[in-house]
Amino acid sequence: MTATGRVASAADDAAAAFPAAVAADRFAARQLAVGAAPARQPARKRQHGREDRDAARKAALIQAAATLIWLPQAALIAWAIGGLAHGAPASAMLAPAAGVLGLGLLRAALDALGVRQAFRGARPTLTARRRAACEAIAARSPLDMNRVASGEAAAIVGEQAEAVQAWLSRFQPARMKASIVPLVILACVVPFSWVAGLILLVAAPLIPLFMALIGWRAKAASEAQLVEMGAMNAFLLDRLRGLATIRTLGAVEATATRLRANAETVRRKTMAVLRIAFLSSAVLELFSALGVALVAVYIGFHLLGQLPFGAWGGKLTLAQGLFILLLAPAFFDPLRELSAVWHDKAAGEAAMAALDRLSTPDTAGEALPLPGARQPETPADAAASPFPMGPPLEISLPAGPLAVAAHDLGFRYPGATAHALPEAFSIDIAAGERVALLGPSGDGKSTLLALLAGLAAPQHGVIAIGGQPLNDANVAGLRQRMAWIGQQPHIFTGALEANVSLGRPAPDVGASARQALRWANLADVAANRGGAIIGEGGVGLSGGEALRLALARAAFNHNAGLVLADEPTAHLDRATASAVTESLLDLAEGRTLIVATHDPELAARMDRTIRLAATDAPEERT
Ligand SMILES: Nc1ncnc2c1ncn2[C@@H]1O[C@H](COP(=O)(O)OP(=O)(O)OP(=O)(O)O)[C@@H](O)[C@H]1O
Repeated sequence: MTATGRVASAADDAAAAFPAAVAADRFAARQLAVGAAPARQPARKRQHGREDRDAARKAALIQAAATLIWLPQAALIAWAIGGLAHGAPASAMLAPAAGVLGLGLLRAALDALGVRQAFRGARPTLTARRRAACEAIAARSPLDMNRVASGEAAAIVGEQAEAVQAWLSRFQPARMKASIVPLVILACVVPFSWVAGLILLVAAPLIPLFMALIGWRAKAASEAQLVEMGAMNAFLLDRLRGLATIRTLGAVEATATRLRANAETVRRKTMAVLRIAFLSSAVLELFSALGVALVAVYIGFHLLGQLPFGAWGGKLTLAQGLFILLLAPAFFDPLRELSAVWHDKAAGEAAMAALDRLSTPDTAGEALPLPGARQPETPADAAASPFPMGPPLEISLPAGPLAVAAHDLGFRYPGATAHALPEAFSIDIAAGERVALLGPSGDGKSTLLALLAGLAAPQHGVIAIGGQPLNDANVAGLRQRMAWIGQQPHIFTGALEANVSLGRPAPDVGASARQALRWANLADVAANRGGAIIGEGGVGLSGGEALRLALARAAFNHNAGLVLADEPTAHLDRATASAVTESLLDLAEGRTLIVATHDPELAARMDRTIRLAATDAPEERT
């Protein structure tokens, strides 16, 4: 892909990330407009964090209380059966049965309440993490080659992040239950029998010990699985996009082999995670079964008089023995539950780490930030901030064509040794002027257009659009006054009209989109399709039609005072190129037009040409 193509598709990627990018832009604008907001943020952040933790603790306590209701239930059952054994009538069972039933209902209600609160408490945390990750992705320039692959980002933010919800909503309550319930049960058992208490006490710590040992491996295995899964998604999405190239160049078999190898690695890593999950369950079941069996054996033989010790010098009654027997499995239940969610913890922590990786700003200086985009500091900041949708910062620019001035520009892509633009490059374009940028391939024409569109910031020099400096504060507002026509416009899956409006506001979106389609001579194509959906990547449109669609997108924005076009006639036959040239000139009426081109016929129709060459000074002609 040529550099121009990369810029074009990168710009279109920015459009794909439209909601997140707009959100980030708007947030940045609001932050700047409301000067006091950043100062208020830390206090709000702390409060949110405290509220989240309090809500989670409350939910966990409610669930622990629900579990403890089993104690009076067990006491009632043991007391009733003990009474029966001592000859009490069956009618004496009614009161304890009603008690057990009533307590059971209360327990179910408390449990449901606790689970609901835990879920509700975890959701905002996950949402904040997701938002921080999306904002960090949207804060990278679409020209940034080091941006995370789209497939990987989609897999992490869309799918893997859900593991965080399961971890936060289930692990904390399980941990709380595991730390409260066994102790309370032990405190109830020991006054009756120190031997039963001792058996429980010895069996219990073995479980967390083994869980911790297994947990280390589980986290590493989950992380490895998520990384592999993200890489496979990224590979798959990339190759699906380039399916035509792969097919036509006969690379199907090689791609399928690589995909098979990737899938095999994912399978192995998934099996490793499952093996650890099964192993941890087996260890736990073994120890809890042993613990319950030992208590049962002791109580049984004690009641038979074979083991007459362990009840503080006396002998347990049937009711006391039954009570201890009923409590023994309940003693291990919270530990078993903790083990069941142990895997959630490993998967949740791995997903959280993946989200953090996406939202951590690039400290190695290899990132190319998108000017004006909000740079999220931490996910907690994202949680504390108001939802960043709102009106964009209004920019006071007169309607009509916009002048463009750039002075002493210098720009180097991250990691590149050479500058992408001629040294200390300057241009002055009057409002309403039509200018062609000429120069050999790789001289920086697309890069210059991208800098003027505010898709990246020059390392030195200044740009002014309509007399306003292009900076973080007003880049979002200025972009709304520009129209961009990429060389390889990205066509989204959807109707032609939706592809023209791209969700942008207009008084009557449908009518404006249809008008733009008519203007771009696409009305017949739209009529022939009958509102049908255009396939992914523009399948169903010819190259010329795709370009006319890009022109329609530009024409949709009536506010645009500056049109930036990147090689609009490249790869077109002469007749189509002439038609596109005429449309472009029509679009430029009452606007400023800057077009990067290798087409001499298009350049000849401009008022002036500017040559980008490292050695020559910009050359002009009228
Ligand atoms: N996103 C990018 N990341 C890193 N380097 C880039 C990127 N885009 C372009 N370049 C490099 O910057 C230089 C200028 O590229 P640019 O696309 O601006 O040239 P161009 O004059 O538009 O070329 P063409 O006429 O072929 O479209 C080239 O050396 C190119 O390899």
